[in-house]
Amino acid sequence: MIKQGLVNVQTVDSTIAVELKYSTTDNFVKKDVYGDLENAYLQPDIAKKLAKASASLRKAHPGYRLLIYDAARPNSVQYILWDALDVPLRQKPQYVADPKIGSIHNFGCAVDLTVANEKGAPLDMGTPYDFFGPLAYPRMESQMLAQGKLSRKQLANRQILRQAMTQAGFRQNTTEWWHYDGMSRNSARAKYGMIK
Ligand SMILES: C[C@@H](N)C(=O)N[C@H](C)C(=O)O
Ligand SMILES: [Zn+2]
Repeated sequence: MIKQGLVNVQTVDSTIAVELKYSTTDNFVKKDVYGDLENAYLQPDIAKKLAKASASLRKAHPGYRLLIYDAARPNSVQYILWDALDVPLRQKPQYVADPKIGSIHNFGCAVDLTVANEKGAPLDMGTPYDFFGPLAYPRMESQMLAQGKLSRKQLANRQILRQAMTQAGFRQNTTEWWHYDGMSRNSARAKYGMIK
């Protein structure tokens, strides 16, 4: 990653916590698909943007910090995630980007993350990471709230993350509360090479 120009996010902002889920068996594939990739890498401009989000979060909520679940992801792993996702083919791109096109993660320009409290515990966002269904959709939050499936507290927790991230210039995904893009796929492709 370093050879391709990416930076270890924690060298840019040491207050950001990292727990790469795909480097553990606690993920939807139930396998460590990252091997010795244990650090969160991003393109330098995206890492800088994330440090801005981190500062804004800590100013608004002293004691809270960002907790990264995934950052730069090799395209070879994108194929593994795509194949492992157990939903009908036409629904797959809502949850895992088509590896033939490439995920924004594959260019080091997207990040999956949450907010951790003073004790380092993740806030309750209403679903776990990589919960693939409407309860995790930012675009369905008002309905989920009205139906009593999402609590006001869970929604407020998502908004804490969203406020920090969007203020720093990240774009929220419509089907995953944890996924944020630092730039569009076309811009990422034009500016950076794909991480194979
Ligand atoms: C698989 C999930 N964590 C994720 O990042 N999904 C988006 C859509 C992606 O693969 O780019
Ligand atoms: Zn993601």
